[in-house]
Amino acid sequence: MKLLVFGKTGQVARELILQGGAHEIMALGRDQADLSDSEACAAIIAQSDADAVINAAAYTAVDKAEEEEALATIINGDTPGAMARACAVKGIPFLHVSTDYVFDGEGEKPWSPNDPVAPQNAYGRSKLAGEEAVRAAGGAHLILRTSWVFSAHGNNFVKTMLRLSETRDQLTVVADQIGGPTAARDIAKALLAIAPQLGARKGGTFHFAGHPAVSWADFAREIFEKSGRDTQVADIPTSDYPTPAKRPLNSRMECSDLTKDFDVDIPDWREALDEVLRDLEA
Ligand SMILES: NC(=O)C1=CN([C@@H]2O[C@H](COP(=O)(O)OP(=O)(O)OC[C@H]3O[C@@H](n4cnc5c(N)ncnc54)[C@H](OP(=O)(O)O)[C@@H]3O)[C@@H](O)[C@H]2O)C=CC1
Ligand SMILES: Cc1cn([C@H]2C[C@H](O)[C@@H](COP(=O)(O)OP(=O)(O)O[C@H]3O[C@@H](C)C(=O)[C@@H](O)[C@H]3O)O2)c(=O)[nH]c1=O
Repeated sequence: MKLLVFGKTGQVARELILQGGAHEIMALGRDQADLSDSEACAAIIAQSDADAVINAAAYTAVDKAEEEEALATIINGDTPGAMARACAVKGIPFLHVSTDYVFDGEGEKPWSPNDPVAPQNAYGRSKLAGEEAVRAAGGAHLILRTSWVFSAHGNNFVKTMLRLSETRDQLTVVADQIGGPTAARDIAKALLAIAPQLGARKGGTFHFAGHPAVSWADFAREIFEKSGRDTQVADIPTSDYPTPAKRPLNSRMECSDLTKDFDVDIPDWREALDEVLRDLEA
């Protein structure tokens, strides 16, 4: 397939480019497609000869979004809506990535795709606006909610932990936020496998997160153990790590629908972490 990808430098976008395989990937960076200009992004789709569009660009600075909610809402909400409408007009599928941060984080049960959403921060609200706009466009689409993305590129928790461990013997990390770390490479592979299957009767909102669910503190411990560092991790409650944006405590996601509908397996993040650490060492 000819796939038009919004995003070029992000974690998922880079992996889409690397994992493209038999697909032809046309990836657009901010210089070619600025998501703060919704109409310009829609026009690019209208003029393209792509078989499907993947939006892998987003405003992802969770704390900064608290001060820039209007801009985050254009990038994560309005523009994905305009892109999805342009795809619907052309009759091609639109694949969009969303987040666990659309949920309020209550309870301990894994969230199913149809569970009620109630984002607790500006980033989550902006991503929810995107989901609603994509659905309202009425075309064939996939909204893939994922969580805790990591890769050898860009900014993510794995790289932050490795960086902090260079100067610190001990770190305090929240132990009461639980979720599924997910490798950008696995998300890219899933999107590429799903794209050819989407159509009028197949698509919608799905969850895709690495298993097993863990706390950020346990994730940090695994990062240090696998990378052979003896940095100690002390568990702390969220209340001891104040941040501008409130994060959900329960980010567990039920992903079985994706396997059922698209035959995509749910990855074990520990295997993906081995791979990312190898990439970082290379
Ligand atoms: N990171 C995570 O932990 C999670 C991410 N997601 C979702 O997954 C998707 C991919 O995220 P991820 O790969 O981590 O993203 P990154 O944070 O790695 O990268 C964000 C990308 O979006 C681009 N971007 C931001 N603003 C604009 C703009 N105005 N115009 C054009 N491009 C822009 C950035 O470009 P530039 O380099 O020029 O700034 C960059 O390429 C997003 O939809 C995100 O919401 C979901 C759950 C977890
Ligand atoms: C650096 C650090 C963070 N933390 C905590 C803060 C926070 O609760 C948690 C994760 O921190 P981060 O800021 O890396 O994570 P954050 O940017 O909130 O990650 C989120 O990004 C967006 C884009 C998503 O969609 C989510 O799925 C999720 O991946 O770890 C510590 O407890 N100790 C530390 O030393």
